[in-house]
Amino acid sequence: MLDYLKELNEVQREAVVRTEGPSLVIAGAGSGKTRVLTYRIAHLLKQGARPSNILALTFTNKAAREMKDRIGRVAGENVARYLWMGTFHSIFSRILRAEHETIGYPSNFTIYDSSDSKSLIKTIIKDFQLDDKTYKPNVVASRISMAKNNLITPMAYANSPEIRSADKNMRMPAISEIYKEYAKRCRLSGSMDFDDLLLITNLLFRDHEEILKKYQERFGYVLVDEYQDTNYSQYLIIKKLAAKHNNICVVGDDAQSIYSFRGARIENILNFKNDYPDHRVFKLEQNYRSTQTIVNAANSIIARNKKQIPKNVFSENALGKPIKILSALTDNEEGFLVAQEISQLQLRDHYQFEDFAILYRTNAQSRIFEESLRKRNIPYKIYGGLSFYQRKEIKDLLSYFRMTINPDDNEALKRIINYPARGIGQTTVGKLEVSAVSNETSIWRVLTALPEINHSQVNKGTATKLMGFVALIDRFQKLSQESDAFETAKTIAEQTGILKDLYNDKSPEGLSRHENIQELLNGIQEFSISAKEQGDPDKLENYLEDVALLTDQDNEKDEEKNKVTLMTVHSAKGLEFKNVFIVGMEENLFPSQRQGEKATQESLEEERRLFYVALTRAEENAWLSYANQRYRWGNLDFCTPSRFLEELDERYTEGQVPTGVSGRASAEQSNVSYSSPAQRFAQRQPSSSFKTRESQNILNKKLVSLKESGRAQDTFQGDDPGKIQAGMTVQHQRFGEGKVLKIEGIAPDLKATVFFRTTGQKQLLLKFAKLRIKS
Ligand SMILES: Nc1ncnc2c1ncn2[C@@H]1O[C@H](COP(=O)(O)OP(=O)(O)OP(=O)(O)O)[C@@H](O)[C@H]1O
Ligand SMILES: [Mg+2]
Repeated sequence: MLDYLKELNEVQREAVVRTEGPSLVIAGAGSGKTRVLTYRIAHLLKQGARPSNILALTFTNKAAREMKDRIGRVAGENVARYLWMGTFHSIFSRILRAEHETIGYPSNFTIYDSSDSKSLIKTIIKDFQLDDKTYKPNVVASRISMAKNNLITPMAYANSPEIRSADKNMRMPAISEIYKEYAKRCRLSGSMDFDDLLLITNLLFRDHEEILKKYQERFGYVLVDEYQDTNYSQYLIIKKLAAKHNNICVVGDDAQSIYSFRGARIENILNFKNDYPDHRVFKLEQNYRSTQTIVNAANSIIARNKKQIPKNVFSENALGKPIKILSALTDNEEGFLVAQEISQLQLRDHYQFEDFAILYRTNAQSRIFEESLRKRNIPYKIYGGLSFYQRKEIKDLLSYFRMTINPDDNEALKRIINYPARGIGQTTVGKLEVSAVSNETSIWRVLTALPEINHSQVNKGTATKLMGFVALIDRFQKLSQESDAFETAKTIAEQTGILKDLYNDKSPEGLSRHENIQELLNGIQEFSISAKEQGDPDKLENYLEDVALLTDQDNEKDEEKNKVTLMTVHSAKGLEFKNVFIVGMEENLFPSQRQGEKATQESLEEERRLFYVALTRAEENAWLSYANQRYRWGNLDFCTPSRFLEELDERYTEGQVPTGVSGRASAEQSNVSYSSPAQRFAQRQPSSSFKTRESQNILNKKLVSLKESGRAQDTFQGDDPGKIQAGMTVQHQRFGEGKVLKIEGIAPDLKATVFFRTTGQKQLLLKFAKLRIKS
């Protein structure tokens, strides 16, 4: 048997070697689905398939990179690099660039991120003189996104009575018009949003058979990871591409479908059987990731969902330790407890920091953990949230890059036309935009036409400033043709004055912004070097493409090793860590409930799947924590522990499992069946009733304030100095746990030499250090 096939169990091996025909691998978490995909590709290559004939779609860029590395080790790096492997968005953006003439876009189209989309929607709402309190840009954006993911074009949208009446019921009858205008302005800006990358690919394949045929021919093998989270648009692309050779292999787990809010449909898995009658199903049952305790606990949770494909999952790993429940009085204490557990475990069992992950339901929860980890000098990294590339200074510089690549990009232009300040006011920009809209062109084209037309709208002084800006961008464009990404980026940072502007700002924020820009430039330098080494294109546009297509799970600083990972449960999909903390286990947080929205059976089951995903990330140990009080939206909330804590079979837990979690029956009432995309789309509207559990809260409040007065003192009083002796283990508020090596001096000025795991040896004055004796 070939060596690499020995690293698989029997069913996995069968799924790997059966390369021809449609295959569905459907299996629980940690059972080796991703491993099967990876080995299957390696096997194909070993059997002589050409890498450029293999299309493999992953959920994140990071996953694609890791798979490529693994395949490279089996089949050779030089082969692996020619695979079509990446996220849906990155693969289809590549195809759209190649076919740009057919779709009527420039090949250098830029990609709008969600904040660009929202800003454009805001502009349109304003231009239409609609009220942005009624037309909330977020809601409008999500309606448009859902429409695109269900392949509903602006015209189809306008023609659907079902959708129009749903909009009317939401008091936003003009969404249809906004959508149309939005699509038009994106096109005039030579820009696509994320959903366009899929929608326009679909339209391309629908309307141009010869192009579809070309790609059908090319992709002899199509493979998809995390198939349960594909949306309709992705589903259809895959189906079309695989139609010729029929060699399609999808792997997924219906119990881990967690992206329905982005239009993902479990039905895609269920329909596979109808779409490919001659398919084979492979069921993997052994979980290789987690202890038996974790696997069994996760099974006990997911069994409560009504809608699921039955499957077995078992582990033959060690039994493992029970899942520890941490109860905290406040969210701050929750942070403290988690950090404490990490530093204790890390010291006791010699874990690395990278062996720990803290998973939360919402990004806003990260702050508390950042603080508590910082206090103990525990290094950490955060995924998603307000990521590096969303910071103002970074987006500003990136906007210059975008303008350099595609000057029609209106959102980029509006951001930087007067940054750094060059005396071009809002009014001028407003006039230019009006002129662009009425002439159905981009702002850039209005600008470049200025000298030729006798423009009465801007005075001579302003016109000179505008021409200065045009000349600047022109210069960058020329530079970007001749130089590599780093050279171009560095010159842009210098010549725009951004570097100087931030350098002159000596405030701590200014300093940190300056450092961020330096960091971005370092990253671009690395990009340029590694592109050259590998013989890949190294221009600014190539760098920009990589950045624009990052997902929440692709940490910008992947080189960061040995740090605790902080991320949302959504981002953790597919990953694994030795130790996992799932925090904020409270009603309305996890399961989450959007304010003003009624919980349905469907939404609750999705939350439960999300909890299943979270728990199954853990290999050895898992903790579940909750707080009794938490600040949310600026208010102090009294929280009820999550129903999921009670649902866990207590054979697998340790610690105080709260009982009597109330007020949940209402959520489990209706049995919702699968509906058509259009019906579901039409139904997506917030409902109005939302009741707080006021009486429960008042009771909680009393209990908590009673408990709090006792417990708060417990935390750090530092009344132990007199008793501390050499050899003792002590706890320090910032440095965590340490061993006392020596005590010197005379009371009250006793000095201790302590060795801390986190920071090494320190000398501390006991009267100030507030050390607590641990043992
Ligand atoms: N046959 C095997 N022998 C040893 N280890 C295995 C085997 N199959 C899978 N593993 C290991 O088990 C872990 C889980 O595998 P993998 O990530 O492929 O599972 P998955 O089904 O894709 O999980 P998820 O549902 O979370 O995406 C990995 O560390 C993998 O290397
Ligand atoms: Mg996987």
